[in-house]
Amino acid sequence: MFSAVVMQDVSFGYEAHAPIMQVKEFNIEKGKRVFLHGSSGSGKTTLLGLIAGVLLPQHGTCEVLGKELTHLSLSARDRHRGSEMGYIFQSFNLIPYLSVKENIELPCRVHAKRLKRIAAPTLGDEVRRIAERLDLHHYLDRGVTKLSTGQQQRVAIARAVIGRPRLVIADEPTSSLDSDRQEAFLQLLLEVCDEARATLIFVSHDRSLMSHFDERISIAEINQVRS
Ligand SMILES: Nc1ncnc2c1ncn2[C@@H]1O[C@H](COP(=O)(O)OP(=O)(O)OP(=O)(O)O)[C@@H](O)[C@H]1O
Repeated sequence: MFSAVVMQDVSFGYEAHAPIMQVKEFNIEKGKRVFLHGSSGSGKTTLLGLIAGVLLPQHGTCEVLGKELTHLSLSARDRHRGSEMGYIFQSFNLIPYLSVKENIELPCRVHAKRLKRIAAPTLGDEVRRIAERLDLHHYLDRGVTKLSTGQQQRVAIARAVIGRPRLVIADEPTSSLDSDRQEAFLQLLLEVCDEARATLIFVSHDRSLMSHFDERISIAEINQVRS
């Protein structure tokens, strides 16, 4: 299998009669780093939702990491996403009442496949290994709400890459950072995705980050519906 994502003849609307996205064909090769950009409201988050299987197209097919999402039940799609994908949100979506360590290890506690793929002998060792890599090892027992924004972003990276997901999706994770911090965040994310050998889809408005990616795709190139 050489493609991480294969979309064909996809049509999607939040209301079925009014499609906001129509994609004839869209492929992402395995292992690629893809930068996805487009104006506000052009459908970037919607496309990520279709790839993650949170949204289902009304027509067409969407194969992600070898599974045709339209053939899977809701729970099978949830399992596929949790086992094979790491997601970094703009607002991080960390669990506020859990510690740094508990947030990072969460995907491995919920999904056996992620736990099986850790590099260290135990989950505790793996959390420490990743935390050291991301300079979070001094805060492991701290509540995530007591961290700075930059530290919270690094927790979000750690949680997304633990247990080597095959696809990492990042939806505007750098939009609240100044440009030096954006670069540092991106470098770190690229390095840990490389280590995990994950395909990366990175959404941003900021075209200055484009040069770090193998492919740069404007949503207008693939979505036939004009916003
Ligand atoms: N839950 C929803 N229900 C109805 N319409 C929605 C919903 N979410 C998004 N839309 C609409 O779908 C279109 C695409 O939205 P989407 O969030 O995918 O764009 P985007 O490119 O990610 O935008 P931004 O850069 O502002 O985050 C917009 O017209 C938006 O208003």
